[in-house]
Amino acid sequence: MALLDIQSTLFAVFAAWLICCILEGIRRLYFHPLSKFPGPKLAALTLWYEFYYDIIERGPIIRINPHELHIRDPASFDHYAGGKREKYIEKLCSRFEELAGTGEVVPLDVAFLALTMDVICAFFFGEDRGHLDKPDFELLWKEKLRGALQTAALGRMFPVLTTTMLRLPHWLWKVTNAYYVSYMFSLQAGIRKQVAAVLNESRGSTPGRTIFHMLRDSDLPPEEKSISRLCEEANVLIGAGSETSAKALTHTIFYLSSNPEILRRLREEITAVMPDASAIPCWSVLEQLPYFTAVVTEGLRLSYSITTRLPRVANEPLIYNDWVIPPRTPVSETLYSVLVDPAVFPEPKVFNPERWLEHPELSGYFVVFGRGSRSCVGLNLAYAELYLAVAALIRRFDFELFETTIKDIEVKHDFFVPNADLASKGVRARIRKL
Ligand code: HEM
Repeated sequence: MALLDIQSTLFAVFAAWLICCILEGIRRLYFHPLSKFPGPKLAALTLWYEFYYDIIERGPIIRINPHELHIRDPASFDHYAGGKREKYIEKLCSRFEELAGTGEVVPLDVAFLALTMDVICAFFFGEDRGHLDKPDFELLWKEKLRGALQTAALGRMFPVLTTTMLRLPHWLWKVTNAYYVSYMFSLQAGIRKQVAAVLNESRGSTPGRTIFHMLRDSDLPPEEKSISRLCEEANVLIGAGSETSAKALTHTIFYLSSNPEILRRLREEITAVMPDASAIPCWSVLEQLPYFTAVVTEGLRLSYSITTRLPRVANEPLIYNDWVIPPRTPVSETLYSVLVDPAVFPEPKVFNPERWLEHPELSGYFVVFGRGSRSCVGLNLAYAELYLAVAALIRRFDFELFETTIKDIEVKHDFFVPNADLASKGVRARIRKL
């Protein structure tokens, strides 16, 4: 009798749950504010659809999960989107000088990540991480960073995964991803100590030494200046500023080394303002060079920025063609799909700096750094690194690509940032001193 009671109670709970699911399904399909927008019915029904979305091409506007829209239309982008550098570039060049002519194959992508990582840490935290001093340019950091980004991409679908992982004891983390974790813990511990020391100093005592001094002395409310808040800020800067700039530099050098005529023309233009290869001109001089600017712009376009969808939420209704998007609806667009749209950039995968000189109106589609209130705050640093490093590198060296093809830079995976085929060995070259 008791068994029958349990069975019928379980059945009643299950039936109630099923009815709720069906009613919610009907609501999402027919009565939800987004029900009129196109998109697969499955996406309207369940968040699981979004999980598969990245391998499915549709557009220009679709409903990708019960609550969110995605637009694939470059023309609409604006609607919702609201002395240390030189030191490290010289350090990179002296490492390359040692390697030049030895026949050794150099992993350029790893070396460039070492450069941007050292620059970020020196620039913001006043700390030399010494990646450029490591014989292998700290290859493990690159590998483990990719692993972490891969996990983060999964964490976007399952936020509970991220929060749970962050609560795990340190020793358990170490078992799973030893190098990355111990590196991050030591970095974090150092930053935390530094932040605590800065916060304990009196306001204005040592102004502007690090980003933490600037934030401490700013008008931000106190809750924005807590130790944990400032440490999170440091994580964002490392994550946002190292991999992106390194990728842009890697792809630019790859394309220049694969296109001798473009390289010749660029070298000629740079040599006119940099007759002595050992003296890098100011960034303000380099950015005046029209062909160099076109090369940098095309290199940035073909390094694909960030591949993840970047949702925005507007408080007021948005108009998109004939559609009225309800307020507070997350609407996303992917920078990648704008940057390689053949209607905007004919032969989009071809490295063609000329396009920027012949069609200045293309700058309206240059969305590499995002747009609006959340666009990149580090774009000036990124530009400075690119101009100064490319000028120094191509005035001093030739890079003979080694077993490296377009497949080694083409996007195969979206790990928040673009990632090539996992089997790729990266961008490698033999270096020759000029
Ligand atoms: C070629 C290099 C870079 C590219 C392609 C790039 C791209 C981007 C993009 C597309 C966004 C917007 C993300 C969004 O819309 O949510 C962004 C945000 C951001 N970037 Fe960059 N970035 C680069 C370099 C840097 C550097 C060097 C720094 C270091 C200071 C940096 C720091 C940031 C930060 C802190 C944000 C977040 C801004 C916010 O949420 O308000 N980025 N970046």
